[in-house]
Amino acid sequence: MDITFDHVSFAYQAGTPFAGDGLKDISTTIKGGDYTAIIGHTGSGKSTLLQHLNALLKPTSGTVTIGDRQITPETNNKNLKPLRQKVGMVFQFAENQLFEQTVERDIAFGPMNFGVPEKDAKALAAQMVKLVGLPDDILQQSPFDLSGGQMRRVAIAGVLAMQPEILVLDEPTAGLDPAGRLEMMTMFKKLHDEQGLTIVLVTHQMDDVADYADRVLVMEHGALVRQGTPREIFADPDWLRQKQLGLPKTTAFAERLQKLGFTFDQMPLTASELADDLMPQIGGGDLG
Ligand SMILES: Nc1ncnc2c1ncn2[C@@H]1O[C@H](COP(=O)(O)OP(=O)(O)OP(=O)(O)O)[C@@H](O)[C@H]1O
Repeated sequence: MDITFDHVSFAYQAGTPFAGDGLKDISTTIKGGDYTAIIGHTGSGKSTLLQHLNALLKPTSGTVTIGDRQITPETNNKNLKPLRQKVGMVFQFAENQLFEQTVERDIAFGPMNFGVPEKDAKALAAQMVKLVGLPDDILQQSPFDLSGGQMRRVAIAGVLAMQPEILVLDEPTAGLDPAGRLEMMTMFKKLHDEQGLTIVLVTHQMDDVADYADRVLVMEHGALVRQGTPREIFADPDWLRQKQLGLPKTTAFAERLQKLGFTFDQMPLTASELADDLMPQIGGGDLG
């Protein structure tokens, strides 16, 4: 399922003296099956864009087409449930939304609310717990007795239990330690590769963009200022610096090596690409 933005603008508090631009004339397509990263400085409009992906916000002008459903300023709020089921949202600090007495009940809550019988919803909960890498015996525990990282996985399992086609992640690793971040990012990669989930990730971590994304959207002041592959986006470090955005660590390191006389046909994004580029220049062989 694709999501297409056609000249979408959005103003907070439209029609009042306090109106402020959230989005300005956005046109792009997020392709079904892709792993798309959205980057941009604080306040650039990333969260506002995400909320258009399942019609939590509707454009002030323009059209968002989600699968076969068109969302325009005139769209009324009825019948949006099927769409909300297809586009699962994991908000920042998703664990704050846990509320049930057991993990099982928390995960089963969404599907039951959509009419899935209790027995099936509990079976789904057991399946989703596995999918997010938690042990079965966690199902009967209180979510509030778990670690922060486990709680976040439970919240993600709750979103996955709705069996969405698209998983939208707003800084899903915020507040986790490096090991927890890597585990979580590996889990999303697996969901993308093995379950075929379309992923839309908002992040400030350029290493994650380089490691996982197929495509990158760069936001600034509510506008989409560039879109392309990670290689295209990270090929222009000066431009990124102007936008107050960083580089993946490997690319930043390669940029420093360039100043020492090393050459790169294209800037390496990952450690293994860097190693392949460097070996011939320092007299080493092919790493294979
Ligand atoms: N509820 C709101 N009411 C009014 N203005 C808002 C509201 N939410 C966001 N804004 C404004 O809209 C603009 C875009 O905000 P948004 O939260 O989408 O940015 P962001 O890129 O997600 O930022 P961050 O990286 O800090 O999460 C900002 O100028 C922000 O102040």
